[in-house]
Amino acid sequence: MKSKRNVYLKMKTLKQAREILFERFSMFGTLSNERVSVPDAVGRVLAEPVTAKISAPNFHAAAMDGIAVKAENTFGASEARPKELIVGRDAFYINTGNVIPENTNAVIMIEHINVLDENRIEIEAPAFPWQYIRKMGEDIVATELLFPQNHLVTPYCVGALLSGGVFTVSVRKKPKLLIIPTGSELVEWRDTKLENLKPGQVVESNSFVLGKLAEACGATYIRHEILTDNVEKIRQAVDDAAHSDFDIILIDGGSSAGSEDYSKQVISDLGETLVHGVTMMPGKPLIIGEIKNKPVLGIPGYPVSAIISFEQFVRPLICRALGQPDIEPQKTEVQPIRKIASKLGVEEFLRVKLGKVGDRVVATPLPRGSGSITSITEADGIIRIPNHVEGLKDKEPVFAELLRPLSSVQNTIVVVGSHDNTLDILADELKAKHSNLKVSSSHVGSMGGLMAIKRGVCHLAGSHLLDTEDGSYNISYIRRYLPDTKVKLVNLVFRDQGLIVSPGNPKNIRGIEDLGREDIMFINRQAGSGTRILLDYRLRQLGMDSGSITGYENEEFTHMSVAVSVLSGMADAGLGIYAAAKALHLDFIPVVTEQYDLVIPQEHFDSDNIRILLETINTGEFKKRVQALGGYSTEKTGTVVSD
Ligand SMILES: Nc1nc2c(c(=O)[nH]1)N[C@H]1C(S)=C(S)[C@@H](COP(=O)(O)OP(=O)(O)OC[C@H]3O[C@@H](n4cnc5c(N)ncnc54)[C@H](O)[C@@H]3O)O[C@H]1N2
Ligand code: MOO
Repeated sequence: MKSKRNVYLKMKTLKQAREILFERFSMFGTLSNERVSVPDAVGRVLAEPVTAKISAPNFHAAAMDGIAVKAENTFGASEARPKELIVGRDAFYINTGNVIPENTNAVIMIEHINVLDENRIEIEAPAFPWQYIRKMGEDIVATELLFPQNHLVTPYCVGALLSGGVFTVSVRKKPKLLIIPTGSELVEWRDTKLENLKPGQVVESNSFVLGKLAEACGATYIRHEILTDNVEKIRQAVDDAAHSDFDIILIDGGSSAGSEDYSKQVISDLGETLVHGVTMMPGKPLIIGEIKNKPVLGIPGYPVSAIISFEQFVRPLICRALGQPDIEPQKTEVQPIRKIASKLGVEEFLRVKLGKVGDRVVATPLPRGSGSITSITEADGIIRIPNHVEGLKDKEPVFAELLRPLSSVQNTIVVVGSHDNTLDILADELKAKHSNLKVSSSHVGSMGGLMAIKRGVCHLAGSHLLDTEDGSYNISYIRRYLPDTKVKLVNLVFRDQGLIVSPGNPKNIRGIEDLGREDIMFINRQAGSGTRILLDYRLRQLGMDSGSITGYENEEFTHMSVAVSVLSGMADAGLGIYAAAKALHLDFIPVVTEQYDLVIPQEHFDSDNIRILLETINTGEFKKRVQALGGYSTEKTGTVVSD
């Protein structure tokens, strides 16, 4: 039986929804405790205050290798009048950490004594009382408080606890989560043979992401097997979980308004739905419910929605249960590279790449779709655009929450411009030899790259802009669009551009001239991209009208997405690089060999990071890997084409 379509209850703001959740489940103190050994307590939270059972040191101990003496016996010793001491009577050989012999109260370092013979030594300076002795209780005094309750045990703490004679501690039990992935399209990665994966099937990943996030903040999780969109089965699983020892139940997927979205129905049937729908994006359809006094959350199925929902709702709940403060992300001021519109009335979590260009940190937005997991794996930070704001202005700094340390952001080479697969190889080669360096590239087409240089928001741009007058690349565009910016042009590669067609070229496409055929659906690149300029140039050369090409107005932003359009059958042909065709086992009809250069502003050219990048481009390893892609020539790679 299909469910009635869910209609969201009145949507709550993120703030309201969090308040509802935390008020209803003030779980603090309700978790039971368990006793664990001290080494096993690392990462756990103390349930009780811990006091030292013994002092440390537990006796007066020598702090240096040497001789133990009674300080008073050494007074008056000097270089001019050294003092002689009898071993075994006035002086006792001792090593660091040994118990101080009775009737001694100072240690003289071995290098400060003259050995006269087996029984006699000489000193040339007096010792003061308690010199080089670690007194009993100097570090820890028995009965003193080592750590209060709710203290998070770190590896350092293990040292203090064991030294203080504490070998086991009582810690808060880890909150136990059950994560139930739901969706008839989902398949288990363990049982999946990639060659058998059918269209419509999706490898289940969210439960592991959520589980690992839960573990990282001190909880433990059990993963339920995947449930198909069967309301009875989901209800049964949630009911069973509510009656067992789970502290928090997450139903993943099926949270929104589809005909097979059952999370809300199940929660309402078994308990109470407190919130359905939060004015945030990603994560809008989130459900907060209560069954048998337990929090049950309907987590939206899109991967980024699931992550943001976890971080905004589940993690704080776990932290509260453990008596820990919420994890507050570090923030830094950033400048968006362009205007970014956002929907009024929704708090958006915009994922951004960050890099320090000049004296500011620039933020490049990543794809905004909640289904794009790479929009969060690639992100260095998140800009939160509040409900009442319609978007970001390009010149106005805003704060970004950091997902990586600021030091990594500062060591990021920001590349904006045309897309080429060799940039990935460059990023990998750089990282292999310089682990602190990162390349962040955004693909906005060659013209977009030049504009980014003009606005000073990148370190370099990849460009392949053909001058249709004289056949040169990039130089005339730089003169025209960057008249006031001094740049260097360094060749990255020469590459084959051509028509990407289905395997076996079933439509027998021979070249650009065939694109006007009625039976051919074309997929174009966006205006301003070098590939688009190349196409328009060839069309003019051939006297063809772009209006005669079916699909001319359909645009993609990268070579790979053009290739994907052909692979999926949405298009019969698209202009792109050989490497993209090869990667997807498609056929390729060469059209032209073109020059792909790096445009580097002079102000960055001499920086250490760019120097390392240029050295990397010139290595044999880089060139070999580029050649292995096919369709590339590295003859001029790394040479300065124009100053
Ligand atoms: N008519 C409407 N449609 C949708 C709305 C809406 O308000 N009205 N909301 C959209 C938003 S926003 C989101 S977010 C999604 C979330 O919906 P569900 O929670 O019902 O998620 P599903 O439809 O089950 O899945 C969405 C998507 O994610 C994939 N998925 C699901 N679970 C997993 C998993 N465990 N591992 C990996 N991937 C998973 C699933 O295959 C789908 O592709 O709804 C919009 N629709
Ligand atoms: O909330 Mo959904 O997560 O916007 O895509």
